[in-house]
Amino acid sequence: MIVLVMGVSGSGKSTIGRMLADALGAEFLEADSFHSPENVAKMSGGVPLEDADRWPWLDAIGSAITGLRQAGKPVVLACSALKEAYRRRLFDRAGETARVVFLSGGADLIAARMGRRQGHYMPPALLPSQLATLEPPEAAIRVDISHKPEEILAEVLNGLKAASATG
Ligand SMILES: Nc1ncnc2c1ncn2[C@@H]1O[C@H](COP(=O)(O)OP(=O)(O)O)[C@@H](O)[C@H]1O
Ligand SMILES: O=C(O)[C@H](O)[C@@H](O)[C@H](O)[C@H](O)COP(=O)(O)O
Repeated sequence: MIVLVMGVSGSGKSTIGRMLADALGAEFLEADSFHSPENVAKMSGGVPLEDADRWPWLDAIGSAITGLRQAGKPVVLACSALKEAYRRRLFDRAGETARVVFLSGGADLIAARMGRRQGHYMPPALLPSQLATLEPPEAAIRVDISHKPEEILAEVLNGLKAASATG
């Protein structure tokens, strides 16, 4: 099983993704840690990434997923995966479709959370470009991020159960 926890910067991917991986006994992959130093420098400097910056990053994550799947491990990936083409690129190599969890919320709430977050390179000033780039996924477990993390986790677990029941 592969679960993608996606959404713009500051939407809660790392927080919810870790909790979900623990709950499912799955390996947790944090897409942020696959960025090149150049990508991190760009974003830290307030410049949004372009497609050309993202393809090698997505491919590195895709390879990590393939390795874990070949070892038979369930995987939870926390990744912005803003566009449909990025989501396809991530999972093509693994040859499996991922269940998608979409963390959805308003710009003001996300900006406030980014503003409070400590020790992260991503400046809140990049939120508008993240939101402009976002293509909301069609088939996804969509959760409202204004709820508490524990409530979101319960909602996601229910959504995954329902999705497995219907195939
Ligand atoms: N449901 C939530 N309620 C309150 N704060 C949250 C919630 N989810 C995440 N946060 C906080 O918001 C900030 C952004 O969350 P984070 O998981 O780092 O997002 P992302 O990985 O999508 O950038 C963090 O400081 C985190 O502790
Ligand atoms: O594709 C992108 O523009 C980036 O990957 C971006 O979406 C991602 O969100 C950053 O790496 C910041 O990390 P956080 O999402 O953890 O803030």
